[in-house]
Amino acid sequence: MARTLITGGLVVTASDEFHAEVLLDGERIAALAAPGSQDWTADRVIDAAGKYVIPGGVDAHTHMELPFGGTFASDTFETGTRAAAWGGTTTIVDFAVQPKGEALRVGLDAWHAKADGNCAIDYAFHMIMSDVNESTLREMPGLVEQGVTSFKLFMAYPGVFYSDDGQILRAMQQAGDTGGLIMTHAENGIAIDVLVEQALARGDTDPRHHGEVRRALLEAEATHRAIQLARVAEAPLYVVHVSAEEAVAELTAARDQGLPVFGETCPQYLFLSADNLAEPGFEGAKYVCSTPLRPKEHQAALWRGLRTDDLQVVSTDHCPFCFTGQKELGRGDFSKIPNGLPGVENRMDLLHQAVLDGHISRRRWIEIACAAPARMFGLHPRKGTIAPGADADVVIYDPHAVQTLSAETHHMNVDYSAYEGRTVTGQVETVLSRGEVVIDRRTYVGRAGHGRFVPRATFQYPG
Ligand SMILES: NC(=O)NCCC(=O)O
Ligand SMILES: [Zn+2]
Ligand SMILES: [Zn+2]
Repeated sequence: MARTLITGGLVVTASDEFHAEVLLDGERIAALAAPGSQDWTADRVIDAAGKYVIPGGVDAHTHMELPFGGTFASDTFETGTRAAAWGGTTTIVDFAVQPKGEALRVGLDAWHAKADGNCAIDYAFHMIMSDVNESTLREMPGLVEQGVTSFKLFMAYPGVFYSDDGQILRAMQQAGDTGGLIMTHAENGIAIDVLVEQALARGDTDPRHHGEVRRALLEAEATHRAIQLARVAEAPLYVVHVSAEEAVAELTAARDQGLPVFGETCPQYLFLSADNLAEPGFEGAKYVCSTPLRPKEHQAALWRGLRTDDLQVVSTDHCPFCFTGQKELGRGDFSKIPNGLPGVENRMDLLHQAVLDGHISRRRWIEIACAAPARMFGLHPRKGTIAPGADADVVIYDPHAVQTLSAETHHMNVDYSAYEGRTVTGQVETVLSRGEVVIDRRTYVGRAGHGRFVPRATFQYPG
């Protein structure tokens, strides 16, 4: 087994920062030691002087090849995991989709088939339940045993992925009994569909109306409802892609009562806003996702939530659709624009910029992007930290490199960047996944098929 020694860098984890040499033995981190204190030999030495040595990112929310609105998210597992590696992410948790009317197993098998042999980095799955019934409820414990330990339920998208309150409650009860974690897309989809219809009837068809009809109050209401249902079921709850200040307030109030309620936000809600949805012509379609981008004023509450631990995780909700041919499906009717933004490659860099901008500390960067998602989703202690015994998923990060984000240079399979022209300081230099170099000083040297399915443990967040 090859041994790799990383010297000269500043190791940054969620809990500590210290200069150390890091010894990797095969697929695992073997040891850390004070610089110069050991006589370690290795097959390869990586000089990280002046750089950070950080855990590989854990992106707990991606949608490779998601079917949506008559098309498919444009990144495959091959292109999407390669782009993730470029951005310093070494594990993704993607959402397998239950086809409506079929078994969960059918969806999970399909997702395994898409990912198997194609991934550059490790991957795991959540399960989207589009049809909660006696039979799918019975399947849940079997999935948990196979390492698919979280289930997403949609309070939005009636007729597609939507579950009603009774279905959500039953899934929460079942999850609570088996150690599964329920994740909710919290928006009142029934009310939103009424507002969509009214907007279109008025002739309000542009992308910006997508943001206007998906009212912040309807995100807050659904968040509140999901929390109460979880209380009744005595189950923990994780709310995905939180964007509204009022929804953060619901989570904060619940957590202040000591409830096991958790929340995630995404870079697009921290760095973009409803102003992007209102860009001239049809440009706003590039920014259509749900929950929607909010007016800028909401961002302060999201940053505060990340600092106070009322929000625990930043994931990307990476769900790319090309502008040409895909987002264009909604010209003249915003409700037909496929929902989702690209971002799996940009998350670690944008959050590093947030460190420089004073929103979060360096350790908090690693906590929300690596450690917390690993703990929340049963990947800890293998993923999300730099410690003996952990997987050798390590990023050498140059905190001084300046880069301009652009579709010209990114590696995601999508024809635009949501952050086009934005300059950030900090860039991934070298990436190792289970001890294998995947990015070598900004050259891709990985391979499709290196990445393995990681069965996850049940929910184990310490609170
Ligand atoms: N978020 C989004 O707009 N698309 C992906 C599906 C989802 O997460 O709801
Ligand atoms: Zn969602
Ligand atoms: Zn999503």
